[in-house]
Order: sequence, then C-alpha cells, then structure tokens
Amino acid sequence: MAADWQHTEHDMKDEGSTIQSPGFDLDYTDTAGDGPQEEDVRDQKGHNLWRVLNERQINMIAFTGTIGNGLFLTSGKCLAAAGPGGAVVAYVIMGTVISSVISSLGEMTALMPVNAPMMEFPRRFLDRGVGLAVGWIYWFSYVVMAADQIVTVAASIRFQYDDGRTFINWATGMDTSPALWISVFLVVVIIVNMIPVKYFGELEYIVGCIKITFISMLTVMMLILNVMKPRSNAYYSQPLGTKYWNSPYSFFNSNYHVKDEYGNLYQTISGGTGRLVGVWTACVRAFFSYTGMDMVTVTAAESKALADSEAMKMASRKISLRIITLYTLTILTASFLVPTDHPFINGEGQSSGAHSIFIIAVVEAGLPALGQFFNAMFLFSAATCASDNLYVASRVLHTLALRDQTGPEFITRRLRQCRAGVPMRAVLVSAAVMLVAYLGPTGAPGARLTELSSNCTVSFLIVYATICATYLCFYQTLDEAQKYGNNPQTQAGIYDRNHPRYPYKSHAQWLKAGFGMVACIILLIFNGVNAFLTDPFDIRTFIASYISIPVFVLLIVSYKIRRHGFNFSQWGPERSKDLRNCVQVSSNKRKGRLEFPHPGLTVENGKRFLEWIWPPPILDFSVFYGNDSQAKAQLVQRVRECCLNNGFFQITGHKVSPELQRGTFDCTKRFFGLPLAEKKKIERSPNAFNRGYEPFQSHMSQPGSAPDRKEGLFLGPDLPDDHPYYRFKRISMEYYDAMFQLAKDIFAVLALTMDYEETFFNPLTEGAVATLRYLHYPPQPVGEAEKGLGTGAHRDYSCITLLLQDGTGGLQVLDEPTGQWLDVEPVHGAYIVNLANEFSRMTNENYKSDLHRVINKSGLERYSIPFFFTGNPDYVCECLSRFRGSTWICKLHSWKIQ
Ligand SMILES: O=C(O)CCC(=O)C(=O)O
Ligand SMILES: [Fe+2]
Repeated sequence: MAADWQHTEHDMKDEGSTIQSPGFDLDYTDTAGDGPQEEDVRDQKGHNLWRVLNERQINMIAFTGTIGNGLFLTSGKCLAAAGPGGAVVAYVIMGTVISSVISSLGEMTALMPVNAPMMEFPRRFLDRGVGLAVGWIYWFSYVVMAADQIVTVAASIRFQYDDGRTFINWATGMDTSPALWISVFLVVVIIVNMIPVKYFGELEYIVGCIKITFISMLTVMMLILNVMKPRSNAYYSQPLGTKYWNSPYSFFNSNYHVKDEYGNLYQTISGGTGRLVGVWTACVRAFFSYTGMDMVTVTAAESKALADSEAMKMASRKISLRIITLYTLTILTASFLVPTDHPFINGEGQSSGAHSIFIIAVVEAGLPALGQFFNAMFLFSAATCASDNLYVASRVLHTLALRDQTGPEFITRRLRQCRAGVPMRAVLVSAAVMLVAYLGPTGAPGARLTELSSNCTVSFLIVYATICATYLCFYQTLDEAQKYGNNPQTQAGIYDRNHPRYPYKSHAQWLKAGFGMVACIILLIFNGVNAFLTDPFDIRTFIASYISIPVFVLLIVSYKIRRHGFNFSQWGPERSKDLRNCVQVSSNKRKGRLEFPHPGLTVENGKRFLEWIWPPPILDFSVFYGNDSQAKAQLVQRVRECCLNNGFFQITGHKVSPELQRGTFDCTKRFFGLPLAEKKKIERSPNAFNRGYEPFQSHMSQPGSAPDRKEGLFLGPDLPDDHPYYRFKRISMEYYDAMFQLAKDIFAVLALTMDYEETFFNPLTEGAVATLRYLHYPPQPVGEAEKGLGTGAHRDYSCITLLLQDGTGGLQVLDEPTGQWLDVEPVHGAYIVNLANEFSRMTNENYKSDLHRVINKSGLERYSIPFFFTGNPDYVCECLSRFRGSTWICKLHSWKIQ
C-alpha cells in the first residue's frame, strides 16, 4: 500500500531528538533546537535564517567585528599603564585567555552548529535560566558596543592633532555636530544590515581583506619607521631603536598614575605595586580589545560552510591565531616608537585620533599626512565594527524570539520573522536601542555612553566565564554518554573526542576551559580596581564595572520566578544535557592535515603535498550566470581542462537551492526507510521504462564482479498524477526540473569549451530523456571488499551525470595517468559532473568518460542522488566537427543515444 509512505513522516519527526547521521545531514540541524519538521514549518512562515555564508565570509565577519578601536585608538592606554614590555605581555596573556574561550566554544559549535551558540549551550548544559540571561546580556552588550562604535566614528570625524609642532585638523568634523554624523552612520549601518546575508557576507569579506591589509601594513610601517634614517622633519634625528624600552624608560612602567574621570592626577603608585597595577590595567584593556572574536560562532546557523563540519574548527583556530598574532605584533612594533610618558596617551590630546599610538608614531616620524590616512581608516574600521555588532545583536534577538523569550506573542511573532533570510524586525529593534549613541559625547549634558559601554564589555566576562563553565559540563556529558550510553558503533565517534570523526578536538581540554573560566572570573572581580584607588571612592566607575553582575543574577531569578513562582525547591539547575544535532566529520581524513601515502621522498608524496597546498579545483559555476566575461572565459577554460584530463569536475554556485537539495535527500531517506515489502511494490521491471525500485545487490556495475552493495530508486517525470505520496512527488519533480535546467546550462558551457555557440547543444538537450536516481549504500563491513563494492568501477553510459552526494564520502575517480583512485571529498551542495560514454564518443574520446566507483567504508549510511542526462532520443549523434582529425574513430558513424 503505497499510501503507507506517508507514515514515515512521523518517524522523521523524532529525528531531531536522536543523534543524526553525519555530514550534510546537518542541514537538518534545527536553528532553534526542534526537529526538521519544525524547521519546515518555520521555513514556510519565513522564520528561518538562510545558510548562505561560506567559510571565508565567516572568518571575515568575526575578523572585521573584532578589529576596531580597541587596538587602534585605546591601546596607548595599555602602553602608558604597563610600559612597553608590560603591554605586550598583557596582550599575550589575554590572548591565551580569549583563545581558551574561543576554542571551548568552537569545539561545541563544531559538534552542534546551533543558532546563537552563546546562549544555546549554557541552556543545554548549565541551566535554562542561565542560557536566557546570557542571551539577553549578550544582545544588550552588542547593541551598546555598536552604538559605541558609531560614537567613535563621529569622534574620529572631529579629528584634531596639535602637539605644538604639528597641527592637523579636519575642519568639516570640527564644524558640524557629531549628532549629525551619528545619524548618518546609524542609517548606513541599518541599511547594510538589511541586505540579504549573502551580499552582507561578501561585503564583510571585502572589508575584512581591507582591514587585514591595513593592519599588516601598519605593523610593517612601524617596523620601518623604527629602523630607517629619520626624515628631516621628524621629531628625532637618530633611529629610535630600543630607546623607549631602555633606561630611563623600561620594560615595565613602575609608576602607575591614578586619575579621576576627568583625567586629573589623583595619586601615583610606585615600585612593585605600581608595576602590578599597571600590568593588571593593561590586561583588562587588552582583554576588552579582544572581545568580538566569539562572532565566529554566531554565524553558525547561517553558514553553508558549516555543513563541511570542520569549517568551524578552522574558523575558530584561524580567528584566534590571526588576531592574537596581529595585535601582539602591532603593539610590539608601535611600542618602540611612542614613549610611555607621551602626554597624548596619558590623558591629553584633542581628539580620539590623537590618542592613537599609531598616529602619534607617524606624526613624530614626520609623516602627518599618513596620520590623516590612519584616522580615516580608524573611522572606517569603527563603522564596519558597528555594522557587525548590529548583525550579531539582531541574530541573538531573533533566537530569543524563537525561544519565546521576548515578551508578548505579538512582539515575539514579529521578531521571529525573516525576509530573504534576514530577521528585519530584530535588526530594527536592535537598531532602535542603538539610539543610546546620542548619549555619547555629542555635547549633550550628562552624556554617559562610555560608562554604559564599559559595563557591557564587563558583561562579556560573564558570558565568557559561563561559556567555559558550560564547556566543562559538556565535557562531562560527553564522557558520561560515552561510558554509559547505549550507542551503536556508527555513532561512537560523536561522543569520543579522540575519534577521527569528532569534528574539532581542541587541545589541552578540560584544563583550557578551566583556565579560561578562572581568568575571566578574576578579571570580573578585579576589573574595577581603579574605583578603589581613589578617595573618595569612585562610585561611577564602581557601578560601571560591576552592574552587570546583579543584572545577570536578576535575569536568572526572573526566569525562575516566571517558571516556578516562589517554589524554591524547583529553582535548581534545569538542563537537558542534550547532545542533539551532532555532526561528524565526513571522512577519516582530518581537514588541514597533511598525510603522505608513502614514507620518504616520492613523487606521490610530492603530488600529495601540491594537492594539499592547491586542492583540486571546485569550479564556481555562478560566473556562468553573471556578466563578467573574463571570469566566464576562465570557467570555460577550467572546464575544458577537466574534460580533457579526467572527464569530471565539481561545481558550486549553481542555482539549485540548498532547501531543495535537503528536501530531496529527505525524500531519499524516507523512501529507503520503508519496509522492504513496501519498496518492492514498485520494483523496477525490465520494461518499466527504467523507473522503480532496485533492491540491494541486484545490479552489477562492474561486469564479472560481485553485485553492487546498494539499493536504488529510479525516478522520472512519469510518476502518475494521483500518486499518493504528494510531497515526495512534488519535491522529487521539482528537483528533477532543477537538475534538467542545470544540465542544460552545463551543456552551454561544454559547447563554449569547444568554441561553439552556447546554444549548440540545444537539439540534444531539448526534449531530452533523463533519469533521477536515489541511492542508498549501507555501511560496508571492513575487510569485506571482495564481497562487492558499493558501486563497482564503471563509466556512465549516456551524456552527462550530475551527482549530489551526502557528507559520507566514498566516491572515487580513477586518475588515468597515474592509475590511482582519487577520493572525491564531499563538498556541501556541490555537483560532481561526470562525462559519460556517448558524449565522450562525440568528442572522438578527447573528452574523457571517467571511471568511477563507490566504497562506503565509513561505517555509516551513505545516500547519493545521481541525475543521468541521456539526451533527446531523436538527436543524431556524430563526431563533432571540432574533433574531426586524422585519428578519429567515429568517422563513418552516426548514431542515436540508447
Ligand atoms: O553513488 C555515487 O556516488 C555514484 C553512483 C554512480 O556512479 C552511478 O550510479 O552511476
Ligand atoms: Fe556512475
């Protein structure tokens, strides 16, 4: 009874609560912790973010968001407080703290790429109330940070530098009200956040590249200024060398000046205590300039790259390494050029730009014009940070809404809504709170944004300490699941941190998380030490430094009251210890790890090394749809090379949507999940036009070998209209049509590779016959290869095949010149294009028909969806004119495709 197919829907509902099979299944990963069905529903309602960001964009969003005024404008205060050596030490030590936090968070996110991991993980592993409290303060902190960056933009426009010898002044900035600039940039930042996330990601990528270039240039510049012969208008006549690190200056600054909020000197602490307080103050500041790196995980729910489950590992590692190295180097090089007692970093100076050690360094080296350029870059940097901070805030608010934590339903419903994958309302509400920017130093009396923003940076300490604590609980949960859980062997890797399929095992855990947590708590307790050093006690600094703690506690308490009233016995930790949405790495090979096939120096090893540096090409097909003729010509050239080489290539950037691919995989799994008797009811019989079910081991791809260890379903557009499984049919046919169109587009490119018109193959593609095939490969027992492969070695028959595989891996293509089987690593959403025999014949076998096979050694279920494009049965094939030459084999033949 075919109607029983529908009953599998309820089986799928439970999928969200079980550990999922690996790889690209993670596209089912819920964005709010529900099952895939719920995601479907949300999708229909437009509540879903879109997974469109790729790895480079994720990296750059975090990079762009972190590098802001912390380093550029306020690092001078570190130098003044701790001395050159002390400042560098502070950046290094705090770098270890932040990288402990980021790797703890990154490891959990790599295993479970959920929406807003910052709040989701504490919710699961610590306490629901803590999770929500973290969500709220995290959101608020990002909003205020965004506002603070906007104020920095306005302050940078009001640029003036006057040290008695050099005078720089941006007249426009000085003559206009900062409120005007705040308004202008607020609008710009909101607009940027409204654009579809795909373009936002691309913009961020460009901005990130500019920032990386700038900061690298800054470091090199500082180095050059230090060693080169000073210019005639420099403030010094000999190269500075290590002058500011030697006597009378020194490694540490032993005098710490306690100042009140207006910069008036209150007292000086000297000696060992002075050094200690100085380094401590520098540490707190350095830590704050690192905040923002956590953004790398906020993008998890919008990342298509995360389906390649090691992308998070690479992203979190890269961000820590890049930022810590760049910051430390930049501070180090600049510290040789600016003395610790320079008045502009000790409270004087006419504008925020004048406080920057980099501007001071270039002005004193006799390059004031460069100072202007730097200020412009700092302005740009702050503006882009503001945009990133708003991005994070909106995503967190959106998640809070999905969790029903944003008050009345009529508000929550709106905050959940997304348009084109962007949570517009969440952006607007967050932007509205950014109006606190007008509280900044705009001339308005009682401007207090600075305090607000400093207590927000303190909030990050709470969030980070919570994340480390969460990691410790997560670590314990994994341990328990591994020891006491009743897990099938195929899932063992999910709980085992040492298993090669565990996505990201960060080093030295749990120690690192413990260190991160203790360090953040100490920073939290002592960050407001300045308040205690003044007399009378500085109440404003004290409140700004500690207010976040009671607010955090209050948020937790209000959650408990709302949920349990004053029934204190129920206030204990509520956690699910839920290991849902786990993913595994799709192959035993760790990404980024270089493994040689042979010991010693061999040609194969050399080849592997080259492949490691320049991995085999994945072609971005989107240029075919664009207007860039040069890029298109490049694509055509690369396709041509692939056709001539091995007869296969992989493409991304096609128009088949991830949702449709996901839906089709869903259909595939549902079908193969049916009882055998059900599947056999539509068994493919030899005269059923190549449609229907093909049972396990009933086909032999490689003549003379054992039958294929796979089962299949052949589909075409002739499913009866009254087919009972409507959704299955709709999705399958929608997918069929999309593939048909893609095949036509690929033929257009193939025509171009032969210097024909794009339309050359139209007679072949119009009215073509094609077959969609769903395949299922059960895991192949290790060491039983002689009992048959998943698919025996074969070449496809007709024209081209477009293959979509899940993340399990197992497809191999023969590299004819070397005789080696190459693994075709799964790339999420990409199509492998195989040229088949008929087509190869038409090219006089210049274009290869590739030999390929499948061995599913992963220990996991593998699903794949080939689409065989046969071509129009009436098309008369013959050797194409382009390939007619003296050695051609098909001179006398013309034939029709079978
Ligand atoms: O399942 C795969 O990855 C390949 C299948 C295949 O080559 C075929 O069906 O012709
Ligand atoms: Fe094939």
